Amino acid sequence: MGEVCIIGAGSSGIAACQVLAERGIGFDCFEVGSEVGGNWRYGNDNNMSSAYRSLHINTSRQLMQYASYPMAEDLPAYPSHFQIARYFDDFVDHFGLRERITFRTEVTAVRPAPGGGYEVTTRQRDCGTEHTEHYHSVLVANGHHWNPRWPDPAFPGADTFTGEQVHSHHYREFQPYVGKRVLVLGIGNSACDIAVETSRVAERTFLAMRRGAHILPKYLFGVPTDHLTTSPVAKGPFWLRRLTLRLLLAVARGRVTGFGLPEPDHKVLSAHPTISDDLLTRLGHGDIAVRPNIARFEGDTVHFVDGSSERIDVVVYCTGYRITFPFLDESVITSADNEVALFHRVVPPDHPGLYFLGLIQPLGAIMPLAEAQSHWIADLIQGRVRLPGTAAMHREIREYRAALRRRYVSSKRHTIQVDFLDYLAELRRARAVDSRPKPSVTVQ
Ligand SMILES: Cc1cc2nc3c(=O)[nH]c(=O)nc-3n(C[C@H](O)[C@H](O)[C@H](O)COP(=O)(O)OP(=O)(O)OC[C@H]3O[C@@H](n4cnc5c(N)ncnc54)[C@H](O)[C@@H]3O)c2cc1C
Repeated sequence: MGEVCIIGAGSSGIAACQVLAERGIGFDCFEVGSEVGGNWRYGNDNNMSSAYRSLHINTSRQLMQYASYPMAEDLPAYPSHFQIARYFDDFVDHFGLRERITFRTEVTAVRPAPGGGYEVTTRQRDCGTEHTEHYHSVLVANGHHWNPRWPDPAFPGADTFTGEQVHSHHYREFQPYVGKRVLVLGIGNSACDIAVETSRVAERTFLAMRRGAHILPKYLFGVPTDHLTTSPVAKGPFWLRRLTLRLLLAVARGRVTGFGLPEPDHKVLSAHPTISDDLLTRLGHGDIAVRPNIARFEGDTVHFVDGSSERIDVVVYCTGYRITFPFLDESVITSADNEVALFHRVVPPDHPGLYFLGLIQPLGAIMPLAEAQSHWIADLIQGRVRLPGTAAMHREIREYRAALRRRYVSSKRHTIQVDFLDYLAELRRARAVDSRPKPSVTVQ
């Protein structure tokens, strides 16, 4: 029986490879594409990357880098996807991991084995050879930004709209949008980037959203803004944290809310602002026109919920992604409503030996969190710490979900949200707590 199977060599999977290798834990890592880097490999031949040509990280490199392998000092604060993919190449080469990854090999099925562990079936892309192997543990790192989420149900009239409808997953370059009337739907990071880019070449760009949003500039006082939003100051005493965030948001106020839209989609100030200088500038200059949500389509026209309408050539749906595990049966794990029941966002309570990596949406970057998750998983595999009972794990999941509901409006976007520093601290605590049952002492 193999020790551990890692599914995917994106930034989460390679973080796990590095940690397990360092701990001397045997593993096989399968990657359906030909290279590492997953979403950050533009034009990845896994056909799963959502990267567009102009994509840069929106979390600063200082926040995104692995603790075990800092990014080069001469990289810009917000590197491009080309630079990030090169960083991942350097990472696997530095730690000698490349030859330990089996490329062009898809994991097609993971089934709990009768005597414990999991049967993992793989298929080699070139020759179609299938192989099944038994593993003690499986680490799922297949990413959650590749299966497009379309509005469900579709807007009335969408099926007869004469313009084009695309999802941001398929947006690559601005050329097809030159001279067009473009409607971008959504206010996440992709929506901001795509609206900014098309507004430079399109006849008009409209940005429609259900409710307002806080947009922060990338730099404040010469410092990458995410340092301020996740710095210990911003996580200090409540009054200091509130003051810091109020100051930050004051910089953007007025330009990001209003427009007749409902308030931003979170209930407290600290949650999920989007970072984009260009959007603020281009909104200010009137290059991008804000609209509320779509009400319906009619011919070549989009009607909005405030009664206004525009003739539109192409709608870009920046409506997010579905969490999907094609190789796992629904009876093992379900991601209905984009919710996955995971203790500390990693462990499904009822399936020992199965772990999920990077299945989080942080205010901050995923990579160092996936690295910290890998350390906790390695502790669990090596028996350095143990999990509490399943009832306690389910309770933690219920509490996490209740906290999300208190903080955000109900939305499929906020089902796996974490705060960068809080979550790092949570994982540190999980690693420190030994939940092993204490040996009972018998008094003679
Ligand atoms: C437009 C955009 C911008 C983003 N910007 C940021 C940012 O600035 N900062 C940030 O932290 N995050 C950002 N993200 C989130 C991004 O998803 C993560 O940074 C990162 O890609 C997560 O890495 P991952 O390894 O978990 O998933 P992925 O990068 O998606 O990697 C998953 C890997 O698993 C492989 N795989 C999948 N299924 C199988 C299978 N069955 N068998 C074998 N291999 C498989 C895939 O080929 C892929 O290589 C952004 C996402 C998008 C879409």
